[in-house]
Amino acid sequence: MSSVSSTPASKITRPALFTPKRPLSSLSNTSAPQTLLPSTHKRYKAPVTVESRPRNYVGRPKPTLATVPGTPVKEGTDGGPRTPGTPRSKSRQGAESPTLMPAMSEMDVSNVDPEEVLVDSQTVEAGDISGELDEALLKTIQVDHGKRDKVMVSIRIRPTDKQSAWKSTPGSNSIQLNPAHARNPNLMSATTSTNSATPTTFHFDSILTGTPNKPIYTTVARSHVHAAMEGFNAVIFAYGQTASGKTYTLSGDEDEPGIIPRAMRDVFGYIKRTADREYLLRCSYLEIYNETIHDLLAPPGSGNQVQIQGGNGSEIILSPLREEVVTSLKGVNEVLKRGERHRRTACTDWNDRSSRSHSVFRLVVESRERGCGPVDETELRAPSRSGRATPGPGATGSRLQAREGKSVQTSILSLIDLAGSEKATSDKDRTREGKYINTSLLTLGTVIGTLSENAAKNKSDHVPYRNSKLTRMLQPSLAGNARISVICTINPDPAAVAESTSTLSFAKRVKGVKLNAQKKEILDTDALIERYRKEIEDLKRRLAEKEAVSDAPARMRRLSAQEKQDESKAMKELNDRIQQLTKLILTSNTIEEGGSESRPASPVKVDFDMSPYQLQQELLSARLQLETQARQILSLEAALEQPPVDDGNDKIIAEQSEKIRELEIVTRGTREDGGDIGEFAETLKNLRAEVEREVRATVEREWAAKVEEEKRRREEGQKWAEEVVKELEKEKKNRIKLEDERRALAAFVSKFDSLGLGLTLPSSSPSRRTSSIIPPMPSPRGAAAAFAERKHLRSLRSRKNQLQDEDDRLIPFPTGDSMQTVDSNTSMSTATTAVSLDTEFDLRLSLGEDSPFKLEVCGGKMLPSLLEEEWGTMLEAETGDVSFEGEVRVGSPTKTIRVSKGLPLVRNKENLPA
Ligand SMILES: Nc1ncnc2c1ncn2[C@@H]1O[C@H](COP(=O)(O)OP(=O)(O)OP(=O)(O)O)[C@@H](O)[C@H]1O
Repeated sequence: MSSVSSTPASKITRPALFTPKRPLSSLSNTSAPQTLLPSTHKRYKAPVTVESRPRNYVGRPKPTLATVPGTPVKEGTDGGPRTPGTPRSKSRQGAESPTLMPAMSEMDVSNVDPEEVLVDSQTVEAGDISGELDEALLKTIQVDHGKRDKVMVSIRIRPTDKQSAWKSTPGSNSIQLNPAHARNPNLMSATTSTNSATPTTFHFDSILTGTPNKPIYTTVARSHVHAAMEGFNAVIFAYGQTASGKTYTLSGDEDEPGIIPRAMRDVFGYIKRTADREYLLRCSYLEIYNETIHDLLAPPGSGNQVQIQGGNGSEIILSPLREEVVTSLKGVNEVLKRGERHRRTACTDWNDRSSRSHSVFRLVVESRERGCGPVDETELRAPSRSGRATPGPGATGSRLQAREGKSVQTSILSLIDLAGSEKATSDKDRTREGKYINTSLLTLGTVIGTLSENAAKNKSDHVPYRNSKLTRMLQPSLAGNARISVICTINPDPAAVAESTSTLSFAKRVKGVKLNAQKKEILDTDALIERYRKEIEDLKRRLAEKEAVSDAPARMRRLSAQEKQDESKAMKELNDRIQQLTKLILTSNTIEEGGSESRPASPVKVDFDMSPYQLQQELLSARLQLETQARQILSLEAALEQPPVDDGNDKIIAEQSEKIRELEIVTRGTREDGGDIGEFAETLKNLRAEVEREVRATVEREWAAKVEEEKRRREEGQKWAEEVVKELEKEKKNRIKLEDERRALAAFVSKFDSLGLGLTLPSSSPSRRTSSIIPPMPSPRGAAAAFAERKHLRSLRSRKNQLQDEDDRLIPFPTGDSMQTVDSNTSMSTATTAVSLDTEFDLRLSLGEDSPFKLEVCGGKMLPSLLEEEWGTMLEAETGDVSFEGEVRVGSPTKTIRVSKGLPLVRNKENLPA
């Protein structure tokens, strides 16, 4: 038996080889044996497009667009029907139709207040959800595959009017190759079976057959759509050989809507049932054609190429990508139709309308608890022509804001219709496209294989995501942060066994990929500040406790040096954390008047799926938040009653904050010049981290220097104390030694005298005393006598010096003869300042027989009262001029005399000691 590829292209009569025939509804039972049906394929074959449709209509007539099978095109709506209910306001005109929309870039669209386009249980209308809920069927689905940590893999076998090469055992979820076909040598090379003699068997989460799409949606997609509504990223994609039914499964037709329209209906059903939340829904539609990403919603004439930018792997940025806010199912359908009209399809040898690209429909779901902020309910329910407003492209950039401490959940639901793998066709262009398709599918297979092997063997081998646009775009999801459901479609025709087996092998590998999807929640500034404030309070309390404990001396004595060090380290860490949080709260203090400079107020995650325009909007709202935050901080500080810490670190922090601010300005400059927003956010993050490191390092350096200085001082003090002790010891020893010597000498002298060996007394005669020729002769007790004499001489000299001192002090004499007469009028003023006219004074003189002084009164009279008493009538004092004559001998060493004029006193040189 020959396979399709073995037939020369020229000889192909081009029947739609694997196209099933309608009606196929009888095949809806997944466990029912396959029934062959008459061919009805022409019913849903679309008009054939001969080549890939060019997108640029500018300057030439608009081509007749092929419609996706089953896509309803209403009369008079050619070129894009207006979504019913779309308001005709100027700002939303662009939503009406791509052909009516003015050529404008994404940056031109004005922003729409997200609060006005929220969807909740009250805004969803019956028409949005009718026909989707089949509760009876839902009850039969027990397993929620969307919550597993593995990819959910299902197989859909397309109906065929020929004999099926595959059979599935009811309830076993396994698929087996008919043994007759297993012997096909073409198959043997492709099969993954270890035993080629037996039919290949594969096990998956579900094996689905038949035409109806409803059970397919319920089984393979519903749980994932719900996961997206709950805040998890979710990806559903169809993989399989060309014409195996991927587009039919995802898009379906008018009679049998596929997963995408059903998912959108289910989204509104979910919102209707979830009364406590409100939602902001945005959708985008793109395709990857020949390794280039095109925005299917971009207005004609504007550039529609999308780049994958920045991102660190866990997040990617698709830019510029148009996102449109939708508030009703009609709005979504309008967007879908518009996107599908722009998809590239073409007739191939196997499929009249083959997808020539991978298409990705994304729904960004943002939600928060209801009751946040003053939403005007009456406005939301105000009847328009459709009952609601469906803003168009003007809504690009709208983001739901977290409010009143409540978080916003953000998730993305991606519904992907991959192009089918195919062999070379008879058409050159199709072959070229096929090469791109096959290469990217091959890369997807390699990536899946590596991920699966890494998970199985606990390895972390390099995953070549960047080898194709498809895998690069799917990187965050494939890396684990999404719930993934894969529908592998196979053609049961015996001629396609090799391709089907290859598809099943891929499906088997996908099952090995591990997932760990996380909810993404964004907190508002209030909640963050409140969280920081609580943490600061808690830290301060812990710090106070530690300080109280460390102050207890008894305890400290018991702690080892290491424990003390640990304790102070822990305290320092607490302090650092407080500083860090305080700094985070105080960030908005640096916002300048008018808010011209802004920076992230809090570590709110940046969404890397945002376009530059959206980021600009984000920055704008962040700026407003920061201003609010600045006011909140003031009241927060007052509430904390915390005086600002002034330990020098504040200065460093202020300097570093200033530095950040400057760098932000510089970075913004770069951004406005066309720089990369991702890099901008990354740079800011790095700078912040760098500054924190720097502050920490500076503080540590300062403390280390202080500790070193203290250590050095202590060491010096200790050395000094040791030296003093040593000196004292030495002094003490010396004293003891001297004392011993003195005692020994005294004993010796005493002994010497007692033996009669003392020296003879020296002669008092000057000649003998000064003689150095005659040595002193020893005599009994001579030594003691010699000591006594020397002692006497010392006392005499000392007395002489004393007298000399008194002499100099009391009465300085003029030089002159031994007996000098002094004119009292002059001498008194010059001889002594102690005596003056009419002045009483005490004259203390030690004038004995041997006194070196004598008192001579000349030319005057002493007052009789005094003189009589002391010296009798020896002198007669006259009042008036004082003039004494004659010699007065003073009988008492101390006399008090009263003079009227002067008292000359002269030195008696004769009595002065030698
Ligand atoms: N389960 C099904 N029941 C009825 N018709 C089906 C089913 N699956 C596919 N078809 C029909 O088979 C034809 C090819 O299907 P479809 O275009 O979905 O294949 P495909 O895998 O998307 O192909 P390609 O990769 O070339 O785009 C279509 O006419 C479609 O209506």
